[in-house]
Amino acid sequence: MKTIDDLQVAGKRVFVRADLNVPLEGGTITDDGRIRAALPTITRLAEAGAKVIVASHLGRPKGAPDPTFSLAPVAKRLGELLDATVEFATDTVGDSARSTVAALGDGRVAVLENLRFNPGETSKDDAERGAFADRLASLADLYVGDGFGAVHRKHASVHDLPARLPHAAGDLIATEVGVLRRLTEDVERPYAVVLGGAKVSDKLGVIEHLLERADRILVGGGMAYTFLKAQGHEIGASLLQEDQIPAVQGYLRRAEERGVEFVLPVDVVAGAEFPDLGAKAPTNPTVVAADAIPADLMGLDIGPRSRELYASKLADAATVFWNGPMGVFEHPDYAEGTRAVAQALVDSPAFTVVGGGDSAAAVRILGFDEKAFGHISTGGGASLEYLEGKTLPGLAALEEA
Ligand SMILES: Nc1ncnc2c1ncn2[C@@H]1O[C@H](COP(=O)(O)OP(=O)(O)OP(=O)(O)O)[C@@H](O)[C@H]1O
Ligand SMILES: O=C(O)[C@H](O)COP(=O)(O)O
Repeated sequence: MKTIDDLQVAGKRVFVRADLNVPLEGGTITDDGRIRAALPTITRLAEAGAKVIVASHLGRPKGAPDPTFSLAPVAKRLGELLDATVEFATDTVGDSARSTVAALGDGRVAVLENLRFNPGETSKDDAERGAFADRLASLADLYVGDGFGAVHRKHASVHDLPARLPHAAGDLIATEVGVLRRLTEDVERPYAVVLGGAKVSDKLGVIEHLLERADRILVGGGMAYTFLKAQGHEIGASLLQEDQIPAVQGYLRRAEERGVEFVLPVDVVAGAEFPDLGAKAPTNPTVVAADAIPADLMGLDIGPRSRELYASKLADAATVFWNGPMGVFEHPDYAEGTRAVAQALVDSPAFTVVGGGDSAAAVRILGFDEKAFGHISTGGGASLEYLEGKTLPGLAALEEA
């Protein structure tokens, strides 16, 4: 894979595909980790005299402009972090983008509006994605792929655009791939993996692969309830991926055959409804046994006995990979499980990797020092798919000449 050092960027329009998909609450960025992670590449390009065009997705808008998902607050924050003026184009390939880029001086930075406001970005149709990539390509001379969190997406700006421009990997992608490689080759054992979060369907598949690699798999977050249900337990109104139950039963069987320890919650913190993450008004959380969640309650965090159990299973690990919060950490009533796992990683002498936009944000929002972890990855789904050994469209595209 080429790096920025292989490109002549001075005076050139360089399209940087970053992953600036940060958590927002009412238009306020609650964690700017992914913006800070993009700074080394942007700064290096600007200092080398490039006209830097930064593009990203934010959230999952439905292929049309939606002010809730505007990148405007991200552009503003990027300007503060760079301590420089950052231009903002109010569209991605339209008049605003074209005129913003045309007016951009050497060493200056512009941010385009959310790539996913255009249906071509995420289209499954090659021609539609290609047509959008053509329009993006007309804005730039060179392409730098640096959005590690999105490299598992076969999207126009990630997969099709690099084929249309001379390209290289940015510093973030180079760092992320270097660290994750350590988890795929000669892992120090015991190797424990902690999985949680809400993107259950994205993540269940990785377990198949992890059963061949890890010594212990600890499951929490929204994903845990599909496992509890697969074991025949009542899970009330908790998150459930019903169609995955047979697969999950298979994972549990295989784990037993292979001697991989599967750790599931023994108790959960449950609530009557999904909490209001805006007002964060107190709810009425109840601790219940994981095998008897009342029909009218949903599990929203792992309980106190599970926290102790998980910490004990992490204490003697030599390598830990953690993806996905243990509960709805954004609300104080359901944050303790995530805090306990983060603390267990901090206390452990193991090589610890935290992967995922939300997991990394959780660690910072809960007040942990990033330096207490071996590596905090900006990619959740991306790091999992990397560990699965899958071909990631965004990395494959950068590898091609
Ligand atoms: N029991 C639960 N029920 C519902 N949602 C949950 C539960 N536990 C955790 N979550 C939610 O999961 C979300 C994070 O999941 P996600 O899978 O997106 O994590 P990630 O891998 O760190 O991020 P990404 O894939 O975006 O990089 C949080 O917003 C949290 O509130
Ligand atoms: O948050 C993430 O995992 C990345 O930004 C990718 O977002 P997506 O899951 O909406 O494609």
